[in-house]
Amino acid sequence: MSDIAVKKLAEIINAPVEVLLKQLQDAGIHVNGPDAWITDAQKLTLLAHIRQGAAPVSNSGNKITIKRRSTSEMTVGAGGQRGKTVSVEVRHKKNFAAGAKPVAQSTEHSPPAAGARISRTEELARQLSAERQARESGIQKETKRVEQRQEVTKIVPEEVKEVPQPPVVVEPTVSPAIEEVVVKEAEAVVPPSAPVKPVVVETKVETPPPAASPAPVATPGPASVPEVMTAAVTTGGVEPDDNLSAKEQRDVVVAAAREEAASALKRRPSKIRPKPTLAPREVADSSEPEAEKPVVTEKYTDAAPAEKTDKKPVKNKVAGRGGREELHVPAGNRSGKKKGGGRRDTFRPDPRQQNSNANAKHGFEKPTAPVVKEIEIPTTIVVSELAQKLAIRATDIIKAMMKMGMMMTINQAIDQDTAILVTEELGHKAKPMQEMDDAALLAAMIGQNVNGYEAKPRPPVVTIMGHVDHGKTSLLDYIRKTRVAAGEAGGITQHIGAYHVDTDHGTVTFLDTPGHAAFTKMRARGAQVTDIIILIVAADDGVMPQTKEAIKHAKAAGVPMVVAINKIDKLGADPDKVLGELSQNEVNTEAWGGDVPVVQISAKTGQGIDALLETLLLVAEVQELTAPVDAPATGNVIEASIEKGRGAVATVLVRNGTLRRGDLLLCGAEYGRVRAMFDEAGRPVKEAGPSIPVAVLGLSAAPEAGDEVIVMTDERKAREIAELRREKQRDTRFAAQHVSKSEDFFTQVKASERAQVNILIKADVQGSVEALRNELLNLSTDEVEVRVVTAGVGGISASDVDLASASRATIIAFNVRTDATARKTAADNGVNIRYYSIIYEVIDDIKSVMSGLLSPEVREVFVGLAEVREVFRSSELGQVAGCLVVDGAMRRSLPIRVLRDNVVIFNGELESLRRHRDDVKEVHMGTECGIAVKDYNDVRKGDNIECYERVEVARKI
Ligand SMILES: Nc1nc2c(ncn2[C@@H]2O[C@H](COP(=O)(O)OP(=O)(O)OP(=O)(O)O)[C@@H](O)[C@H]2O)c(=O)[nH]1
Repeated sequence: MSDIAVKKLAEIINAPVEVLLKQLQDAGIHVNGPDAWITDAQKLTLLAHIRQGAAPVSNSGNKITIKRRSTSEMTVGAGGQRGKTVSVEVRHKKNFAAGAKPVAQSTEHSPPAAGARISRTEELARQLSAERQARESGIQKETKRVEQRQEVTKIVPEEVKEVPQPPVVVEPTVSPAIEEVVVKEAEAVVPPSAPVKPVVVETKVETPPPAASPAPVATPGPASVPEVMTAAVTTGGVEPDDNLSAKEQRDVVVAAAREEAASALKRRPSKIRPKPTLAPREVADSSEPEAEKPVVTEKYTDAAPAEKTDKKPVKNKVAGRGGREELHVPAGNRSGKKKGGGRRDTFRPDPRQQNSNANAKHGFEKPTAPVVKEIEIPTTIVVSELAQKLAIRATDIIKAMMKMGMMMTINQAIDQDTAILVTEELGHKAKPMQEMDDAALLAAMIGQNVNGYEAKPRPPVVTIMGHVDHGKTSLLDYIRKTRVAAGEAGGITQHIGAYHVDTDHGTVTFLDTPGHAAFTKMRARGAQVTDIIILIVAADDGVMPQTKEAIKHAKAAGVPMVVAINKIDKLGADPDKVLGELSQNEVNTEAWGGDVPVVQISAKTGQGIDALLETLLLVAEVQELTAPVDAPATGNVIEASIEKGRGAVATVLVRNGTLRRGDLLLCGAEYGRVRAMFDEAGRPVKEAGPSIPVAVLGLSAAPEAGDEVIVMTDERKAREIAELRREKQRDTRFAAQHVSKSEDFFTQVKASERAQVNILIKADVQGSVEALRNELLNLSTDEVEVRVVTAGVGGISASDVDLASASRATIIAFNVRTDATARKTAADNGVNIRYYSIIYEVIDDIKSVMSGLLSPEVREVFVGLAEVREVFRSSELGQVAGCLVVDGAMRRSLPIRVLRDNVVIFNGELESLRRHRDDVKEVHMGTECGIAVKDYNDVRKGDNIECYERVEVARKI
């Protein structure tokens, strides 16, 4: 040390010179002024003086601040949760008036003096002790609350919890009497800018005021909330920023906590799931819009509601059990019904809320009137499907069908007609479904086939129609110059034949249709493909039933007619009469002023045939018949059969385009490539143009007469369509069988007594098969039923015989024969095979078979009548009537009736017939006799006794 000027010393210690001078003076060092020098010894004296109790020199000169800071650690935790170590830093400041007593103690203590320093120090110690107690109490409270919050914030994942926690700074509110003054030395010890400043979450702690608390003094300082003690709780990953305000820092912490909580929810959904029972309460209790509430570690506070309201945007508070506030997930994730676990990203309304809404008004209204449904019905439909369409129970449909005499089950298919009937019976409306099926597809394809090709004139297709034996075949025969009629079995055409005839006047194609009623169906088909109809009427016979039918067909088809009055060569020919009858049947002939041409011909002599052909071509000309020639062919099947060695043979009438060998044909449900073609004379041909009939070989099976024919290019498509059609046919057949079987059930009682004639039909062509089947089925009566087991084209095979044997059927072989094996099988099994060439004979034979099965008719034949004249009593016979035979004879063996006033009062038999005490067998008219009636004792005078006989009479069908 060395001497130094007072001024310089004041500069060094940063104190006013005047103060230093005064201190020196107090220390007993006398100096002359600021420029005076003081020695090192004087300096020591001054220091000793200061150490003895004098306050250090301060700028204010009247205040002393004691500041202390202590840091401690405590572990908090609740329940089974792992404890958490929290650093607690306590900062303590105490202000004293320098050189004077503290404000609070001013009344108790004397002004500061060197002698009073000890008592002042003791006072300070007491104050510090009280404040420590208050502080510790505050810390305890705070610890408790942290524990409570730990419970509430259980959903915060452990990872979050385990993040090192910054110290919790508990800054107790000091007594207002103590004023904080920061001295330079203290600031040097506790710099304001600590390297890591804890982020503070405000928590209000009510600090009890010290007992000796003096009058409050406004507390200055940076805390914006004066009475709030701050406790810092930091979350991992959040770096405090000194530049942020406390509120901003709080927001950062809140946001971080929310993110952590949300990610924790995703990671551990089962653990963070709120208790389901809380959900309704949450919804009910919360007045805040939950959808906007983010995840946040909630702040436990006793602050006023107004403060809560201010913090809404960052809080999601819902009262939990015991009024505790709980951590919440956003409304979208917080349905309160997370029984299935997992997270839910979308909002699901509380079902109870939905229910409550739904309960406001239920959706069902009782219909005021019966609902009439309008449905479309396909070709076949299963009962259950129909019920579904009508929205009724299947049992209702079954019941309705039972009432209609059909018994069905839920899984059975019914045909379209039946389904429509049932639907209408049930009060609904039904119409056949317009199916966009193969037909529509084909129609479109046919259109494509024809379009774009040049149409050229084509020959007319002529159908000859008329009554039986009116000369159709003879006419065709004459035109073709061949004797077809002579070769025909029984003189009746059995199937449709198509013939293409070149005449001097041009080419004409004839369809020869049979005249028998059994072929109506085929004739109708013929009318559909024909351009002109020749209505042939025998001049000697006139208009007959089939003539009328032909007229109907022609009119229905809209096909022009040409009337040919045949057999004009015959003696009884009366063409005028025929014209009159035609007029009556709405055929307005030219001869009678109409537009229908009439030609009188003789198929026998050829008279008028040329005129007929001329007329036909004239009519065709008027019609301007054209067709594309180069297009792929379309047409119709006229007839089809299966021939030995040739397979399926179909007579096809080409209507458009040209049919060639090798073409892929689709005929109804059959398809195949044209292997070979033949004309009507059996000559092979390579192609056939419009209106030309050809016999086609190569189909998979015999199609149905009338089937549409189309040439296809895609074999796969042809096969698909064919299969589709077959399926449809099967369904229809199956449905029809079910209905008929069900009908059988209801007539079973009758049917048990009803005889059956089982028949298996085999014929040469499909047309004959159909005709036979229809005719024979129509023979069925109430007592004898004709059942066609099966019907088909071709010869009789062993399998046919087996089937007939199994079903106890008679085989009708129409224009077909039996092979050797089948013959042997038939002989072995006793199967009856009958061969026919004429349909009438088949029908007659079956009728006689049916008649044989009929039980004979029992008729009552009158034998005699006796009049009762007297009534006697006999000990031996009881009552005996004395009678006179007035008519016929009375015979003892025959039954009798007792009549009174012509009313039968007893039916029985005779016990005895006597004549003069003798038993006789018979008593004739005009003879008296005694009659005892068996088991009857009430015969009176005036009654009549009639004797009759029961006779069995064989019946015929
Ligand atoms: N006199 C005479 N007889 C005829 C004439 N046309 C046909 N007949 C005879 O009448 C009979 C029946 O002739 P069809 O040609 O078989 O008669 P259809 O109409 O073909 O008979 P179905 O094939 O049974 O429908 C035959 O015996 C013919 O000889 C004719 O113009 N004059």
